[in-house]
Amino acid sequence: MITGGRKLEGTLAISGAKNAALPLIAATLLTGDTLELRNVPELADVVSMMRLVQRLGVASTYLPGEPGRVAFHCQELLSTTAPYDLVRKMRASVLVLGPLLARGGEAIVSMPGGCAIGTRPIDLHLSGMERLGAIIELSQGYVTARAPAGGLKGARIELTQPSVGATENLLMAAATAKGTTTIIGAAREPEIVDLALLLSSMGAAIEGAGTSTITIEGVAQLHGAVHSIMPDRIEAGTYVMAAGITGGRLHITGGDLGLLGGAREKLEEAGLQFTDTADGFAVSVASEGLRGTDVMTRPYPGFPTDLQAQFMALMCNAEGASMITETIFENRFMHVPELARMGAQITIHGGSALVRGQGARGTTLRGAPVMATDLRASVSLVLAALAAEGETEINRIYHLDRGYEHLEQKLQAVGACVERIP
Ligand SMILES: CC(=O)N[C@H]1[C@@H](OP(=O)(O)OP(=O)(O)OC[C@H]2O[C@@H](n3ccc(=O)[nH]c3=O)[C@H](O)[C@@H]2O)O[C@H](CO)[C@@H](O)[C@@H]1O
Ligand SMILES: C=C(OP(=O)(O)O)C(=O)O
Repeated sequence: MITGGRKLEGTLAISGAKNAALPLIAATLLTGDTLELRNVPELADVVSMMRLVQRLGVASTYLPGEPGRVAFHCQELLSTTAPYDLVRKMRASVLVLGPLLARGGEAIVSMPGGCAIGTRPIDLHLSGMERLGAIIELSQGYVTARAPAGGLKGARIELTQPSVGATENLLMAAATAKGTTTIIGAAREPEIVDLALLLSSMGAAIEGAGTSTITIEGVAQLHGAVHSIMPDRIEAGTYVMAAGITGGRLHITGGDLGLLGGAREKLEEAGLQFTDTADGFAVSVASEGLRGTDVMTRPYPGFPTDLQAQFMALMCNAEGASMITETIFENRFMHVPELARMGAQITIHGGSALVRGQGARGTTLRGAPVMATDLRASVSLVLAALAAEGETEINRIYHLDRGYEHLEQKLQAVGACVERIP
């Protein structure tokens, strides 16, 4: 339940990144030594991933001293099967495929299926594993992948799309494959770099992470390491827009402005201004106010699809029109009808949404009961509600718990009137 109309002011700390934590937890299957991860965020998806790797043989213990410090130990694999009941909860479960194949020679993983934002096939993960020598069979909703006698072999793999998940799965599979693997057309997201950093500190030989060509020299085995998970750039971008839509000013700590990539430029074009600080950055709205700005989602360093819904909410309060084009997922406009319930004027034209911003005349967003449909759609409703006149009741907020650590506490601390109704 959110009562809108308050400017957000104060300091807000960014948590560890969900999209880095998930592959990093999958990577704990790769070694028999202890692996310590720090800055692990408390999120529903992290719990789901920890449950899955636990089923496969990973013991995990929260360590004292600081929150989010977890020791993982996988003495031996107890199973090579990722069952439907655990995989269906979270698509990123498919990231255990590469590690299981590398360490156990076999992976039987439930097909993750589509989700609210699109069909989300895994063909690139599978064809990449085949290039490394795996034999793949699909049967009864499961992928069975078997490494050849003698293990996976390095290969040249061309990805026809820069898939984040496929790049991560292949990095983990290739780390201990025999010989050299080259991934051409790799995804360049910062979370790929974080995974490569962890694997390198475990003994892997990886070059080019963060560029579209990654080379991996297979090593015989990986060992333990200590690694701190990178800050969540999508969470940071979301709170930047919370400051923007309420006309407030936030000091974002632990978040790195550089990680926003091309999104920073678009946010500036839309009227936000940033200043670097010793431990992060500050954001506020420039004196001219928010301006309608066109955006097209692209792989990193382009504007991230995971910030598209939030940007759309922001543009509802800008002066002038914005054309927002989604190119990564085919069905990522579920927030549009819900924002419309709050008075937003948005029309969809194929993969683009035309937002008629109302900024110059003050917000026309009004509180209403709305429904969360997926993680980022949900948070776009939170942003709209923070700026709207009156009360907004957002239902099905379990989606938010997948990716926003302590959302209501963080917002309350900077002046929002938000309450979780049990
Ligand atoms: C846990 C995690 O990190 N999730 C992120 C990851 O998802 P995820 O790794 O699933 O996204 P991908 O980069 O793989 O998907 C990008 C595009 O490639 C297509 N595709 C992907 C794989 C494949 O085998 N075949 C294929 O056609 C997808 O349908 C989509 O259209 O990157 C997305 C794109 O930045 C983000 O929105 C997600 O938040
Ligand atoms: C789409 C997202 O996540 P996932 O890939 O885990 O579904 C997201 O974080 O916005």
